[in-house]
Amino acid sequence: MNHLEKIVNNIRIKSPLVQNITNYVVMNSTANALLAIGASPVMAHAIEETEDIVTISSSLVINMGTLSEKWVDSMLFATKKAKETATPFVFDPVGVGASKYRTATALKIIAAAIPDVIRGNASEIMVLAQQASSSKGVDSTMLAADAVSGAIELSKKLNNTVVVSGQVDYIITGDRVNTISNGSTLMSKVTGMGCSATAIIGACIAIEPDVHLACTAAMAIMGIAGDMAAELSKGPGSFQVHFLDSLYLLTDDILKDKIKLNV
Ligand SMILES: Nc1ncnc2c1ncn2[C@@H]1O[C@H](COP(=O)(O)OP(=O)(O)O)[C@@H](O)[C@H]1O
Ligand SMILES: Cc1ncsc1CCOP(=O)(O)O
Ligand SMILES: [Mg+2]
Repeated sequence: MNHLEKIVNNIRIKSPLVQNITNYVVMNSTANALLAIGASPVMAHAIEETEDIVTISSSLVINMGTLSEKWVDSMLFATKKAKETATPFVFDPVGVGASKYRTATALKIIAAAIPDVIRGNASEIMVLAQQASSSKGVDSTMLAADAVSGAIELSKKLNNTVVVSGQVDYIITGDRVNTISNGSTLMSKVTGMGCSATAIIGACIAIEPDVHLACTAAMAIMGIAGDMAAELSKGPGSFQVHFLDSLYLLTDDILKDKIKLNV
């Protein structure tokens, strides 16, 4: 069994606790995605419990989809505690560039504690890489390929892993670039697919110390579950149900057979 398949198995065996400070839109769907793949989600954003929850968690997901100042305080406190306890964390800069507040907050979060992983769509990563100054909202207007050179620079500057999602997903750690070409266009017609990708990265970095490999596994899991679900779906509604089932039914053998990976 190769390393990517082992990551899938280990999530099921270890069921890592993944703390999420995430947005109102996707709390339910990302918790369900984590459960379906075998991880154990907890959505906890009160600053009063942040230290306790970070301490018992195996990874932390910070998602700025529906921001307000109290939540930002919790995010900053959580990432500080994550650094102190060597808990890996992934940051989803949802909609960065859509408002001055979002951009300022994303930069504040990254400056306070460098995330082990940043996962965004092409528009979001281009704003963080200073290759664009604004974005339309939470959906990308660019192709992932357009964001690759900026993502490489960003990853080198931060010494971390940057994942650009889209029709093709790019997993970038400095000059190391893996691509995953699984997935379906239906994934862009359901809210929270990017947030689910970020949450599943959370599950993978919780059990795999090679962050580049962990992110590759996570994007393969997302893409293959998307392929499986699309085959059974009539549209976005049934896709959501089949997607959760596909995450649940995904095995190491399915991953090995279906993965479209370029290293
Ligand atoms: N056209 C597409 N074809 C295949 N997979 C896609 C497509 N669009 C999005 N995805 C997948 O959907 C997930 C969310 O990606 P994306 O839409 O870029 O994020 P966001 O929802 O944050 O904008 C990723 O797993 C990505 O691979
Ligand atoms: C629609 C929306 N608005 C604020 S957060 C959010 C969810 C975005 O989720 P995703 O980026 O995964 O589609
Ligand atoms: Mg998103």
